[in-house]
Amino acid sequence: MLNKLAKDELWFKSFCQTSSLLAEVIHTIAQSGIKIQALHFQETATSPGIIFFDSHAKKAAVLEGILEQAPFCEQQLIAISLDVIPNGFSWQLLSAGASDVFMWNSVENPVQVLAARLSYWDKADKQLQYLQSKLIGKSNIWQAALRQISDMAATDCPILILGESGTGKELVTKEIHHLDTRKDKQDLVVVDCTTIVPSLSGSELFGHERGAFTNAISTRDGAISLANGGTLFLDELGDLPAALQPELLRVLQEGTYKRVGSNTWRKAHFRLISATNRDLAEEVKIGNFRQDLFYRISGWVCHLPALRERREDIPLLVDYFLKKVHKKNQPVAPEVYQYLSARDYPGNVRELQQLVSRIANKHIGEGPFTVGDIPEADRPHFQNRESFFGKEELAQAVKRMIYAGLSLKDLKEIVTNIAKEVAIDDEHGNLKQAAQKLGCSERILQMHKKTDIYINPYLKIC
Ligand SMILES: Nc1ncnc2c1ncn2[C@@H]1O[C@H](COP(=O)(O)OP(=O)(O)OP(=O)(O)O)[C@@H](O)[C@H]1O
Repeated sequence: MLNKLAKDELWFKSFCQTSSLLAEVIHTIAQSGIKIQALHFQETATSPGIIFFDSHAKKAAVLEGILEQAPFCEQQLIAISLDVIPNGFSWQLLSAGASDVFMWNSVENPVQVLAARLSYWDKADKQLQYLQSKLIGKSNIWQAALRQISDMAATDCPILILGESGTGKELVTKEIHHLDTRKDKQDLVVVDCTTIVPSLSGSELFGHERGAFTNAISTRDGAISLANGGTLFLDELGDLPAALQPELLRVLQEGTYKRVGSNTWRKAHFRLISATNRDLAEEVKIGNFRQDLFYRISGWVCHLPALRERREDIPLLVDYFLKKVHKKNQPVAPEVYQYLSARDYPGNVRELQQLVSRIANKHIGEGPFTVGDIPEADRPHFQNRESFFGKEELAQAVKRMIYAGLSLKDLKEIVTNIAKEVAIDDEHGNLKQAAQKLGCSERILQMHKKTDIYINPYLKIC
């Protein structure tokens, strides 16, 4: 993001031919104290803005205007139509990057609508900055997840977090609980559903009375009671025993439950966050998970990407974890970053974190972290080059390109171009060093132009 959002400052770009109405609208906005300035031709936005259009505007031009500016104002661009919006056009505007679309005359107090969005974005921006300092990553896919996390934290809807093991589901939950602004907010209570023993009839969740089962020597509160007024995090919810699913549903619907061995209904209100690395929709289909419970827990569904989907974040995570262990900012040799960015992490961020700890523990003295700090067992095994390159991942990418209609020649060209771009990027534009890295002549890199891959959008890419 370029500039920080200035709450009461907006730019606008117009695609209107009926300028009298536009002038009136801008005047009304300005009267409410919001500064609004025209964005000139080829200028790039640095704060939130509005795109105005009317029925005379060419749809393609409006979309282009949004596409041009959206990357610079993140989610803070609103499209306002001065006439009726053509059927389906709102969706196109959203997918081009607008954060909202409305017709000026269709809302009762359009300036208030606008001001409410501006102040929400301002708050969301601050939250995003906070989240960025705790949930490390700058990739687009991670930033999109952070924006969703910030939005989710602002509501009290039940949240379902999906993601492979080690992608940060529990960490995200802690941050959502931290951002929760409920008055007198109570604790976050974590339950790992894989540890729930079916023979205890859900005592871990509901608590039990003395003598409810063998070893129940005293009355005990369960997680639901402890989470009252706070947040209940049900980790690995896909593993919740089938017999307890209706009881959990009841707590969520009615807010009431009974301790095991008791006939008294008790009340509990909490925010629910669940997580699983299973395909819960599939579990519903095959009858392992109740559909009604699934709908109840999934007010918001948030997918956390696997580390392989955001490899560009690995150097940042490495620095973050090294600093956590070493407390100092010691440099890291480029080969170490390169190796750590290329290898596979089935255990995702957790696995990277553990590997970085091993590197930090092996490190001697004050100098940079070098390849010698990588423990032997973690070094690349060049006899098995395919596994080092992540053969599965590569095969999937190639498969998608073949299905998208690319020929062998196209594939070679794409891989060659990516290799050139990676080497040039890694060497910060130094073509001589990049050429040395790739074992080719500098001239080949001089002739290289950034290429866009054209993939027929009508072909299904799975
Ligand atoms: N984006 C991140 N930034 C910093 N640390 C992270 C990030 N993602 C994960 N971690 C760290 O990685 C470790 C694993 O994260 P976490 O326990 O939240 O994953 P999980 O998805 O809940 O795993 P599991 O499904 O196995 O329970 C933790 O130590 C966490 O602090």
